Amino acid sequence: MKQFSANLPQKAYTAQQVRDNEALAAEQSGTTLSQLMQRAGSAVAAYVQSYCQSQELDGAYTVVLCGKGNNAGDGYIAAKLLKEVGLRVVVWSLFDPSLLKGDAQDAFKAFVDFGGDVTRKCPLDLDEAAITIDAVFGGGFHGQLPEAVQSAFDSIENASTYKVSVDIPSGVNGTTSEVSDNAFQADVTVTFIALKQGMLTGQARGCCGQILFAGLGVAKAFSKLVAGTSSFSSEVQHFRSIPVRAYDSYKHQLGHVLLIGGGKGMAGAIRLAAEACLRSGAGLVSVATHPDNVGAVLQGRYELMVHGVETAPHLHALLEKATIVVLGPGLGLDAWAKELFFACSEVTCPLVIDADGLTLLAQNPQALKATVVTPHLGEAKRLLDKNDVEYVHHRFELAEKVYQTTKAITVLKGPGTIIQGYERRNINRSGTPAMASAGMGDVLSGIIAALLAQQVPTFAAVCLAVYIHGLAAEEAAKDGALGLVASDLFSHIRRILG
Ligand SMILES: NC(=O)C1=CN([C@@H]2O[C@H](COP(=O)(O)OP(=O)(O)OC[C@H]3O[C@@H](n4cnc5c(N)ncnc54)[C@H](O)[C@@H]3O)[C@@H](O)[C@H]2O)[C@@H](O)CC1
Ligand SMILES: [K+]
Repeated sequence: MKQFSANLPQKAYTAQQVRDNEALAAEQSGTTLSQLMQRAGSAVAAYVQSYCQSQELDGAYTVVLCGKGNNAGDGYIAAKLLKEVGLRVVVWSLFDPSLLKGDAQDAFKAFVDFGGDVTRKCPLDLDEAAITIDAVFGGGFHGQLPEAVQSAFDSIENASTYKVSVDIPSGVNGTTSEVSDNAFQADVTVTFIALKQGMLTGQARGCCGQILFAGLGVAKAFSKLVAGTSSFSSEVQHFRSIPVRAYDSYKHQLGHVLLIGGGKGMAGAIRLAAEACLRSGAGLVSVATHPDNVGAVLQGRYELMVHGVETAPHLHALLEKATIVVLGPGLGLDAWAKELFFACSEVTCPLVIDADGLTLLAQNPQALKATVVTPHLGEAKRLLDKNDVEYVHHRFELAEKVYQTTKAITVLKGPGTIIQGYERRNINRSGTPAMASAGMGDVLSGIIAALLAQQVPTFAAVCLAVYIHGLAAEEAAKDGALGLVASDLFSHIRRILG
C-alpha cells in the first residue's frame, strides 16, 4: 500500500467529522485506533525518508515537536521509525509528556525505550536540523496557540529547516480555517483519513504548504460513513460542460456580454474585466462606461464595443441586447454609478455583480437580483446585516450567509476560493495569493460572464472560471506582472483535454 499520495480526494470534511467518525471507520475496516496511529506515524516517516533520499540527507538531524494529544502520538511513532533507519532524531516536547494518554503515551514510552531523546527545551540550533516535524496539535485544535508554542514556532520560522506538519499545521482549525497567531508554516502537510476543509482556504491554505494525503487504510470506509461538507476540486471535469464550437458557429451564437462600470477616471478595472471576457470566449462583448473612458477602454482591444453612457436611458438599449450582464468593476459610488446600478433592475438575463456593484447592493439589497456575486472578504461582510456579521466567525459561515442573503452563487475570493451555491460548496484548488496583484480580481467577473455566455451551467461556469482565474493568478505571481492570460490558459487546457 502506498503510504501517502499527492493525489488528493475531491471531498472535504470538517476536522470534527474526522474526530467523531474515525473510530467507527477504523472498526469497519478491521483496524484498531492504535494501528491507525501506527500507520499515521509511519506515513509521516515514509515521507520524511523519501525527502531525505531525494535531498541526499544521510543521517540528517530531525527535530520532532510534540504536543500532548494524539497528534503527538503520531509524532513519537514517526520519531522512532526515523531513528530506526538511522536519522538523528530528537523530540522537543512543548508540553509535559506526563499529559499524554492512551496510545500517545504508549508511543512516547516506545520511543524512550528505544533510546530516543525527549527534551523540554530547544535541543539544538534549529538551522542544524534538516527537518522539523510538527506534531503539536492536529484535529483537536481550536483558538489561539499557547504563548510557549508560539515562541517556539517563531524561532523555527526563521530557521533554514524543512517543515513537515502531521495531519494539520498546528494553529490551524481544521473545521473553520481560522488561524492562530504564529501558526506553524509547513512546507508539506501529510493529512490523514480525509481532507479537512479548514486547511483548504484563506490563510490556513498557506500554512499547509503542499498537502499530501494518507488514507491509513480507512479512507474508503470513512467516506461511505460521512457526507462531505465541500468538494475540493480544480473542476477540470467542468471543461466538458463547455459546448464544443461548431465549425460554422458565429459570434451571435456565443452570447453577448454587457459589462457596466468604469466611473470617471477609473477605466482600468472595466477594461480588464471586458478583455478577460473577450479572451475567454464570449461571442460579443460590449462595455457601458463613463464617456471620458471610451478611448482608454477601447485602446488596443478593438474587438470591444465601448459605449459612453451618461445616464440610465442610454443604458436601456444596451441592456436589451445583452444575454449576460456584469455590473461593478470600477463603477464607483457616485450619482452616475447609482443611476446605472438602479437601471439594472430591469435585467432579466444572468447578472454578475462585483466590486463597487456589491457595495451598492449592500446599501440597496432589494434593488437587484444577482445570479453570481464575487466578493472579497470585506465586500462579503458588507453584504450582510451588521448583526449577522457579528456572529460570523469564519469563511465558510460567511460564504453561506452571503449566499442565503443574496440567493446568488457566492464566490468568496482568496486562496482556496469558496464557491457557495444551493446545497453545494466547492473549494477551489487554485485561487492564489497572487490575487494581491493589482487588477487580478477584476478579471474574474469577465471570465464568469464569458462562460455563462457560452451556455455553461451556472455552478459549473463559476467553478471553471475560478479555476482559470487561479491559474492566471499563479502565472501573474511568477511574472511579477499582471498576466492577463485567462484565454491562453483556457485554450491550453482545452488542448490538453482534447
Ligand atoms: N483518534 C486516534 O486514535 C487517532 C488520532 N490521530 C491523530 O490525532 C489527532 C487528533 O488528536 P487529539 O484529538 O488528541 O487532539 P490534538 O492532538 O490535536 O490536541 C491535543 C489537545 O490539545 C487541546 N487543545 C486544543 N486547542 C488548544 C489550545 N488552543 N491551547 C491548548 N490546548 C488546546 C485539546 O483539548 C486536545 O486535548 C489527529 O490530528 C491525528 O494526528 C491519528 O493518530 C489517527 C488515530
Ligand atoms: K500538527
